[in-house]
Amino acid sequence: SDYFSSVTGLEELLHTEDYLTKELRSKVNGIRISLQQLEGELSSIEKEHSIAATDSENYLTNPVNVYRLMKRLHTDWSLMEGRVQLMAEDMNFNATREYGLSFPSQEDVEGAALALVRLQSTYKLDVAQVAAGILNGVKYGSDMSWQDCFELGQQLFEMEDYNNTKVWLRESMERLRRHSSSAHAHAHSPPTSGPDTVTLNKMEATAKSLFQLGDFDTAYELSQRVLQFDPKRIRNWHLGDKGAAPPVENDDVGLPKHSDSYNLSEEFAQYEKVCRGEVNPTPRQELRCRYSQGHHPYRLLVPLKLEEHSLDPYVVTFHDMLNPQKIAHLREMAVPRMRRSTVNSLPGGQNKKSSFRVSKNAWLEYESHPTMVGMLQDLKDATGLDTTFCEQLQVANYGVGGHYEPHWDFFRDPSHYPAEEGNRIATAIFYLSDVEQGGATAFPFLDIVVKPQLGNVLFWYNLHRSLDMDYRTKHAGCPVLKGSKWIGNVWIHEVTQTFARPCDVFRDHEVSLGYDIIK
Ligand SMILES: O=C(O)CCC(=O)C(=O)O
Ligand SMILES: [Fe+2]
Repeated sequence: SDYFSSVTGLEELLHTEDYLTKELRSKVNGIRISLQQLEGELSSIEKEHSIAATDSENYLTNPVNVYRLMKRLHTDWSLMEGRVQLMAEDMNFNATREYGLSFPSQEDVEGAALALVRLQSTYKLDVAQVAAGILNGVKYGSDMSWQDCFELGQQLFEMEDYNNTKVWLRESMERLRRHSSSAHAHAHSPPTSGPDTVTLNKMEATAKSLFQLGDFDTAYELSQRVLQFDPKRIRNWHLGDKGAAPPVENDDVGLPKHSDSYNLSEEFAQYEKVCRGEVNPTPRQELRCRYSQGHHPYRLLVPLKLEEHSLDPYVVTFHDMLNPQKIAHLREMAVPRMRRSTVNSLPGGQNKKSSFRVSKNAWLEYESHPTMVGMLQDLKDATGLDTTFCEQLQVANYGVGGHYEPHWDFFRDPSHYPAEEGNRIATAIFYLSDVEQGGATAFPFLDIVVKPQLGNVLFWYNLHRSLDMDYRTKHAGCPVLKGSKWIGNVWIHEVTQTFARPCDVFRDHEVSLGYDIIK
């Protein structure tokens, strides 16, 4: 399970289908050969009969013909029967009975559907384009069939996401309409198989439900398609379904909402905007890209490449901090330990899986490999912070549609961190991959969007100098649109930073208090 949350694991599913395809292919090939033989014999018997039909008396006075007729009926036909039965047995194919193969669960299918819809809404993608395998103008995959779109629509319906249900069902019906009219246009092409009865029933049932929910347009569109392929059904509709099962009583009529209130908030809309890169273009005069010697004399020789995103709160990128070989090795170490990511639930509760955070992660001990020790050392040199109290390195991978909705990295409840270490004063994200499209780290309140770039480190302080929480640092991992995103999270705790980051004369936390509400 949990195949949808990251790329690791999806390969297994590809392998499953690869295996099944090969199995079925070899069966189909075997049967094609048997069929061709049968075909040959059958047509020679047919030929015999057409000769006999012209003059049966003449035919039957030929002793050879008589002998062959007898032999055929006595022996050949029962052999033929055996061969047909054998073919049916050969064809016996049960996909799910194959041992040791991985299959996605219902949760996986729902997760994948949710991912598509999330991408579509975050990046304002056109459904028709997505269905055509085009993401932001780049054609990546093959087209979805009308059936694919219909299935997805149904899936969304079951998930009670009615807004998206509508969009996908309509796309599906549009595709079905085009599909059937283009088949008509080509007179030589074989008649298209329209929806089968089961599918027509599903379409009819879905139309009825949508009608009850008040989505008349989509209901109408579906009904039109049903009638196109089975005009007789209109009779039942006119009869008012007297013979059919009584309508299901439903107390909560009206379109229920799938999204909770946060996803409808102004703040969330702002977050999605930042993910799309629609940030305020006013140049910030005080920000620089520059070489920095950090806090270690070695960096006089090999200066850090520093890019400032914001000075207050302090958010910066250090470029080229980790080389591709080390990154590859780090990822290799993490893969066998990857588990679905969780989020902190209410105090006392267990950590939960959530659609709020869709990724997989692994925790690695810094001491277990020199690369990780080096990462901490580099961070220390770059920021001057003491790295005595860090959590283990968290390596995370987001698959397509994977994301982490806006959150703070500090804990609001002191019971969530050890008192002797203090809260998470700073976060450093090592980008362990590039991402083709999407997947940026976004700070919706700061209008900052950082595109993952292999080897870079994004660093910021979560706490004010006064050690109060800085609510302006709310941030998120935007949904990955194309590619696979790998990061390594370092969380540095506050207690040993007294000299590295001393407090000011005045408490400096007031600037951020206004950000602790959801608008
Ligand atoms: O994926 C990202 O860019 C952000 C990740 C993050 O905020 C976290 O893991 O706490
Ligand atoms: Fe975070």
